[in-house]
Amino acid sequence: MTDTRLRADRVYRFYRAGDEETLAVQGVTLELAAGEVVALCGPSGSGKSTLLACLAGIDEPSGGTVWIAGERVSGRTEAERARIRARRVGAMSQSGNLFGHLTVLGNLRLAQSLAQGRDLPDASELLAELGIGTRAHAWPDQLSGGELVRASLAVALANGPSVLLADEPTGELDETTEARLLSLLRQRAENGAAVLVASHSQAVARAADRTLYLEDGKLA
Ligand SMILES: Nc1ncnc2c1ncn2[C@@H]1O[C@H](COP(=O)(O)OP(=O)(O)OP(=O)(O)O)[C@@H](O)[C@H]1O
Repeated sequence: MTDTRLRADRVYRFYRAGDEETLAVQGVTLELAAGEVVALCGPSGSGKSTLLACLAGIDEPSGGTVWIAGERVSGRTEAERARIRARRVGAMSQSGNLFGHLTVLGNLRLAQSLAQGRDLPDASELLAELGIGTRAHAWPDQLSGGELVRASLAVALANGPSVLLADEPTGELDETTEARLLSLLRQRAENGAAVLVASHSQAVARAADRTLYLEDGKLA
């Protein structure tokens, strides 16, 4: 029996603006097991970020159901979704997921305090592993694009998530740093997480166990 960490059943997400409706995600069904690294590929605008936000419990799908580690995350209040996210989910977004009024280390510590009383990774070690140990006391707006991406990933990993969802984590990185980050994701999967990475990078697809292709909001 596989150890399912993430399950989505017929997830839809529509955006409405006036009379216009965008069908960003259309009936996505998927499952991720502990130990897997899965790449989510697809052209720009195919719905990758929207799908990740629904899977992470950041956004509420217009239809369908999402479970994280067996716990239903869709169809719940924002507060309930936030509680599940804090304990179970690491979500790294393209726009960054750091609070500007906290240092990098402060952001990691906040994520850890919200996760509460579990076996959490050492925040300083996590930053060192991502090659930004010297930026621990920097403010988010003092970071370069590549540093910000890595700091965002460190925050996503700070709660020792069961499910890690990363949106273009290597877009701003050089090849060596990208390889380092991919090996860190692999290591987290080996420790039992399920990892889903939305990316246009061939290196990410090569490093993954399998690839999901999204086109016009549907899995191919
Ligand atoms: N808040 C929003 N309101 C209205 N439409 C939106 C919103 N966010 C995204 N969309 C639309 O939904 C579709 C999917 O967008 P999404 O950002 O999920 O795609 P993506 O595959 O992540 O793109 P990229 O690779 O460029 O990041 C696009 O047509 C986009 O314009």
